[in-house]
Amino acid sequence: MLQVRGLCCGYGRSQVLFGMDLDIGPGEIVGLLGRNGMGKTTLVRSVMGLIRPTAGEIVFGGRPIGAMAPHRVARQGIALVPEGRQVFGNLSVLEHLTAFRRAGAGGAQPWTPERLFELFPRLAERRSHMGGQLSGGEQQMLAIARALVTNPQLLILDEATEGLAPLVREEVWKVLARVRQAGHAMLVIDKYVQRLIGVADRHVIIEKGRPVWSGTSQQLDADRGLWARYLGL
Ligand SMILES: Nc1ncnc2c1ncn2[C@@H]1O[C@H](COP(=O)(O)OP(=O)(O)OP(=O)(O)O)[C@@H](O)[C@H]1O
Repeated sequence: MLQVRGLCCGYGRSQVLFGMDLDIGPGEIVGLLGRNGMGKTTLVRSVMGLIRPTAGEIVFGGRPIGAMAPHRVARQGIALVPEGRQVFGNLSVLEHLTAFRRAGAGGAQPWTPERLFELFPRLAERRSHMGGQLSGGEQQMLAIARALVTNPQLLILDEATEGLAPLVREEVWKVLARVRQAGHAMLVIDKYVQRLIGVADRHVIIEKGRPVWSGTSQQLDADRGLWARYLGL
């Protein structure tokens, strides 16, 4: 469904990705791993149309999206839960969900604000609260709900558990397991390798803007040498 081939991009004269490849099939969950600064967020930004690639291609559902504006990429069926959540301080929880609601491609049971309130009971309780009044964990749940209400085919999560208390982090992993059952493809960037192994089918490790390893959760779990070599764990 998503094919990234030979992708090069960066910021001004500083190149970050040097021929990145990535494939995600329908309903597949892929973990993207690598040390800080290796280019994970940059890859996500280029897929979302927020940075222009200088070479290579990005194809989603058979369509080249590498030159599309971010709103058009979103309309193709890709939703991002960005690093740092980026919820709107002056919109209520319900307003976030109604403003971003989109029908999606059909097929699967659509995510509606009401269905999302079942998935996130805490958000249901706070539906009239402004984004700025929520705790970090609640904002993270809202960022995930806001992405799901667009009914994407591919959901990308960039460090969704970062900076959260352990119990809240566990809630996020539980939500991802539920979302997985709903059949969305996902690209998940996260530092908690063991938990990522529990959710993802396959993993790609990136180093200095290139893929250096890819394999199944079982393979990653069994090879702690990889963790040490590429993840510093
Ligand atoms: N807006 C920017 N302008 C210039 N350089 C940037 C910008 N954003 C990121 N970089 C640089 O690009 C490189 C890759 O950053 P990126 O955020 O993609 O890494 P990452 O793998 O997601 O790591 P992290 O876990 O730290 O977010 C880093 O050297 C970073 O300093």
